[in-house]
Amino acid sequence: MLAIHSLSKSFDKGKNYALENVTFDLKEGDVCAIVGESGSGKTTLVRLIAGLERPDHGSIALDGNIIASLDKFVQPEKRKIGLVFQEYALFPHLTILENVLYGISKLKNKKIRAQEMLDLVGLSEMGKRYPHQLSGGQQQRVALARALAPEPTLLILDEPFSNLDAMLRMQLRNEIFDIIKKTGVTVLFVTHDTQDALSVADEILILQNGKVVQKDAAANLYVKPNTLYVASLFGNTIQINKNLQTAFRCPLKEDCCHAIRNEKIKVNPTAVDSDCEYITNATVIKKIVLGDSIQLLLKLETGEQLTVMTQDKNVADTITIGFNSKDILEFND
Ligand SMILES: Nc1ncnc2c1ncn2[C@@H]1O[C@H](COP(=O)(O)OP(=O)(O)OP(=O)(O)O)[C@@H](O)[C@H]1O
Repeated sequence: MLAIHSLSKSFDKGKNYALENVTFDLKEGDVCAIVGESGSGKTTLVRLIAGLERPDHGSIALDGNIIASLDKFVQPEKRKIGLVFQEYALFPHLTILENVLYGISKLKNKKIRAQEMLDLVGLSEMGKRYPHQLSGGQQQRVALARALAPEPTLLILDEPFSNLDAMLRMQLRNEIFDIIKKTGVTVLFVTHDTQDALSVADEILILQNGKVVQKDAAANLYVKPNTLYVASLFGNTIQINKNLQTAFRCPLKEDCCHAIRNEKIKVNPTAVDSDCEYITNATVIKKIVLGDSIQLLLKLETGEQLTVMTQDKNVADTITIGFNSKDILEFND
């Protein structure tokens, strides 16, 4: 339903590309998260799809119709794309109901539709209030109601929860995606928070320096990341360089890059953990208590430093650490 082909965008006449040769498809009803570090091109990609920027190369098609290419450009308001941004972007001088009505002024049953949307987002009684009389979470639900009112083909959410504190963020994320899934609309969801992406998305598209490095089901990205960058986005990961291979006595293939997730490194593995094939000694340099667990900064005999987690509050100053070969991640980069 969304087909992006060879999409590129430069803001400095081709010296640097904010987005380069991006190709991917979305099926109807998919919820796809776009993840990547700051500056990787997430916002540029959704602005191109929404029609807020023009591509330098490539094309975007929605429901089989080209909406942007070198010789075609459909205006944003004609694209049937709903947008929800980080800043709620509600009109402060309009009531909540008027805000939702704004995008559907030409619709016959607009008042009924707007009220339905407020019911859907759980704000039935708030129609007469003004945005400043609502909490941040409620304002974001109004923004969602307004975006859904014209029945968009595609809904784009760009960092919609960034302005909210951690507790509210998780609650609102779950509420908003419960609402979205009821409507069956196809969603592109930009986030830098991999927990958000893993919690709600069917698929995740990873951008790095404007390029797609992986698009995969959420579960696969953790288990089978394509690159060290992807692995690191989904949890602390250590590259097993030559020094670490020496320390752990685990020679690995020369032409590949290898890594291990910090959480897979066991502290003082016992006979029960005999699955730890590679073991080395380490000196504890620093202990940081993080609630129930303790983060240890370690120095190995080869001079390498790394951090591991343990539940053992009485860990000695010299310890053993180890990991299993099945937990080694291997990449070609
Ligand atoms: N209007 C613009 N003019 C010039 N450069 C821009 C413009 N918009 C984006 N860029 C550049 O394009 C690159 C990608 O930016 P973009 O905002 O798409 O990244 P992002 O992944 O959304 O980052 P963030 O997570 O920080 O929002 C960056 O190098 C940015 O500086």
